[in-house]
Amino acid sequence: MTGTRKKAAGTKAAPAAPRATSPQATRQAVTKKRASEKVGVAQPAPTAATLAASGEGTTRKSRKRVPAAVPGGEAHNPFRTHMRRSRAPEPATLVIFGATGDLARRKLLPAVFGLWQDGLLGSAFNIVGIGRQDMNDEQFKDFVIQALEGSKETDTPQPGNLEKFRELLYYEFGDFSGDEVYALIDKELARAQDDHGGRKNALFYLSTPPSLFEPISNGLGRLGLADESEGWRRLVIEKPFGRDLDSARELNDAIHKSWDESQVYRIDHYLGKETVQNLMAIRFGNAIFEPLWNRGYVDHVQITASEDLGLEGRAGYYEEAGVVRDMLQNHLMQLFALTAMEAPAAFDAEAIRDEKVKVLRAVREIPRGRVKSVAVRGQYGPGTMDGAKVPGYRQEPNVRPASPTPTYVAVKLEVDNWRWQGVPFFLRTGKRLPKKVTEIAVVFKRPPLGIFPGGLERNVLAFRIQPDEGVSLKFSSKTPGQEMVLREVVMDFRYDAFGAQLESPYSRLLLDALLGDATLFPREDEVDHAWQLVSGILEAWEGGSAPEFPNYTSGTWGPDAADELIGPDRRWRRL
Ligand SMILES: NC(=O)C1=CN([C@@H]2O[C@H](COP(=O)(O)OP(=O)(O)OC[C@H]3O[C@@H](n4cnc5c(N)ncnc54)[C@H](OP(=O)(O)O)[C@@H]3O)[C@@H](O)[C@H]2O)C=CC1
Ligand SMILES: O=C1O[C@H](COP(=O)(O)O)[C@@H](O)[C@H](O)[C@H]1O
Repeated sequence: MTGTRKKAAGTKAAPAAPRATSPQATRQAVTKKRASEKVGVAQPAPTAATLAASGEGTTRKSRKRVPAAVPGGEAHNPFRTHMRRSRAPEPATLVIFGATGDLARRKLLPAVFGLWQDGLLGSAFNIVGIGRQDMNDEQFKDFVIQALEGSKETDTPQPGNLEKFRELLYYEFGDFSGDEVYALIDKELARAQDDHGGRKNALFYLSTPPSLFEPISNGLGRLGLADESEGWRRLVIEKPFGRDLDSARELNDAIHKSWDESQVYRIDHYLGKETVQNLMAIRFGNAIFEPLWNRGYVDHVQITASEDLGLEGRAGYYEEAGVVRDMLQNHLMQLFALTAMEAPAAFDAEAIRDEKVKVLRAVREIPRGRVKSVAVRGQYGPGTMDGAKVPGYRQEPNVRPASPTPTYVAVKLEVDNWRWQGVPFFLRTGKRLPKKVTEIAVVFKRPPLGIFPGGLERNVLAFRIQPDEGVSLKFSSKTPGQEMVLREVVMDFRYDAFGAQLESPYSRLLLDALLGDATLFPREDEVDHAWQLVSGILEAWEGGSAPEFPNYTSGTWGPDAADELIGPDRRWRRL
């Protein structure tokens, strides 16, 4: 609620500091950090100690170990100082709509706290939670502290830091379709203005049900809060962005009535994952991969995002969405685009997003009539996982008894351009598969001639997005002995060689949005093309006959039809 408030510690008046470097320059500096390799037994992995001594490979979480990491205080690690200077955003207010929700509690608030505690949020920063519940500031502060204490994503607080963070928090509530709540937000920005060097910079984060995205965008626009004359204004929008092509276009049109595209940040948290960014680092920071990255050498590509979890009580959302909207249209399409795109001319938002759009446009369309030959759907039935019985999808709470909602999809994408002609990309994702693993595997062609006994295997370059983050190359080697017997071996680089915990994707993306760097946020036309690609699948599956579900047992790798989709000469990787 509005009223008299203590001035927040750590938000002392400070002039709006100009950014030391552009986001692009910052990113270039970050990507210049060299990766270490752990290659078989020939080359020992650098230890955390050697990496730290060389100043390489330090991430925000690893820097938690540096003593005296107090916001506003002097940092003791030179690398940390560099990171902080080059990435400090201007003073700003983060306004979170839906601040009492699950995402805010489990991910966003811990991410903001971690950034703040690491001194990465600049000289002045505060947070205004917006909700519909009647709470005052004190109650909201209690709520946030409890959320931080209850989330596994929260960095260990330095002594006294929870209390200091508490002082940055404020709360307003109201009806998102009226005007009053936006007027209160405007007051909050005005209240922070002095502390924020006279500026009223604001990042509006929409962490609400998607049905509220348009009313909130309109409300902010109506009250002039998208206007940048007194400070920058940015709108972060959670997923799903629309529920099909038409609704996504309508939402874009509605948002653009108040916001310029440059102010809009559509979140896809997969793009914030360290290892997804590493895909770009490896592709475009090394010379050895590019010559092989094409139809001359690559047989096919497999992109897998498997989850062992089931519905986790999200029937209300998932029954409406299904796996195509939940995972394929966004996360998997993004992984595909980053794998298949051409090298951008620069590591900046427009160059990267232009290339992603180009390759999405080159994917052969999947009209309704083609769906049967290029896509497979599935729904999990009851089964056993880790020795425990688990229910089928239709037995999950609040799921319709004969629900046709798919929880598994596999799709074959064909790219009609010079680089990828004839190289299929197989994408699959599903719930209640044997384990949680996300991987991009580039499977190379077999050698043209076999001169050794036994079959010839395909080499595989695999980007392990999560868990056990890293990159591996599988190839054949002679086994010791008199005979020329070959066996597959693996060269393995693992991120844990850096000795650092990986930062949450939400930390990365929040900081980028505060810095005005949209490189890792899908642009309007990307989202549009991704919807175009899945539209035929949705039409075929939602308009056609009822599927024969369930068609895979929990704890298995999906329906048999998926093996037929990739076969007969290829097999899904058993991960
Ligand atoms: N949770 C997750 O892991 C993920 C979520 N997302 C996306 O993030 C967004 C938020 O999800 P999540 O936090 O799970 O959702 P929740 O339902 O847990 O929270 C939604 C928030 O919006 C508020 N809210 C709901 N309806 C209204 C209304 N009519 N008027 C005003 N406020 C309202 C809720 O208030 P109240 O507390 O009073 O109910 C709550 O603060 C969604 O777009 C979701 O798709 C994306 C990826 C992962
Ligand atoms: O967006 C979503 O992603 C999660 C999977 O994310 P991950 O980072 O854990 O791989 C998925 O479980 C959820 O259904 C979906 O909404």
